[in-house]
Amino acid sequence: MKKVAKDLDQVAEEWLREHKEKRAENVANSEEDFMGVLLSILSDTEEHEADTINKATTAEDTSSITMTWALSLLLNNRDALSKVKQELDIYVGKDKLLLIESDIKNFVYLQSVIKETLRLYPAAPLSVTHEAIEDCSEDPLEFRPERFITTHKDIVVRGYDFELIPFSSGRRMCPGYLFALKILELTLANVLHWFEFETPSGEIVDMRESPGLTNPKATPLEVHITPRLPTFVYQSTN
Ligand code: HEM
Repeated sequence: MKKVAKDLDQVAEEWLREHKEKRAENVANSEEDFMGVLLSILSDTEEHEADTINKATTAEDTSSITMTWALSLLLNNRDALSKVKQELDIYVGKDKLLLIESDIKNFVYLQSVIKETLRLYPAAPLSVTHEAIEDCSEDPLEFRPERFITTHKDIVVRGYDFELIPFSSGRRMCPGYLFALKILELTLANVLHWFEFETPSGEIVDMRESPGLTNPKATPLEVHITPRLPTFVYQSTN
C-alpha cells in the first residue's frame, strides 16, 4: 500500500513538473487537445461512423450548464453584463455579425466571467474530493469576475492552480477542457453580441442548484431576447 502511494506521489510530482515546464514555455495553450487527438485516431467501425463516435463522446451537458449559469449570473449582475457589452463594442463594434476564434483574445473580461462562473458553479462538482485547508476570504460567494483580472489574474483552470480546478487535475482531468473553454468563450461572446437579454418582468434569476453528478439550475432560465445589432448586420454573412 505504501509503495502504491509512493508511486502515485511520484507520478503526480512528474505530472506537475511537466505541466509547470509547459506553462513556463507557454505551450499549455497548444491546440493539440482532446478534439485534435480524437479526430486523428478515430476511424469508422462496423457499427458506427467515426463522426458518430466523435459526436457521442463530445455531446455533454457540462458546457451548456456552464453557459446557463454564466448568463444567469450576468442577468443578476448588470454591471458585469455592461462590461461584457462594452468589451464587445470596443473590440468588435456593431457592424460585424460572426465572432470567430481570433476575436476572443480581446475579451479579457468575458474570460474572467467564465472563470468566475466555473468557480461558483462548477459543472462537475463531485470529481476529486477535497477539503479547504484554510478559510476563504475576499468575498468567496460573491460574483466578482474582476478578481481574475486583479488579485488572481495568474490563476488558470488547467489543473495546476489547485485553488481552482473545475476540470479536475492530474491524469484523469477533463480531456475536453480546451475545447470546452473555446466553446464557452465563442458561444457566449456571439450570443451576447447578437442579442439583448432580459428576464420576464425584470425579475431576479433563481440561482438554486439541482443535486446530481452535474449541477444544472433547479429551475429553467427564462429570457426575452431582442436584437442588439442593426438589421442589415443580421442579413449579412460576415
Ligand atoms: C465546462 C465544461 C466542462 C467541465 C466543467 C468538465 C469537467 C470535467 C471533470 C471535473 C471531469 C472529471 C475528471 C476526474 O475524474 O478527475 C471531466 C472528465 C471528462 N470530461 Fe469534461 N468537462 C467539461 C467539458 C467537457 C467536454 C466539452 C468534453 C469533450 C469534448 C469533456 C470530456 C470529458 C471526458 C471524456 C472525461 C473523462 C476523462 C477520464 O475519465 O479520463 N468534458 N470533465
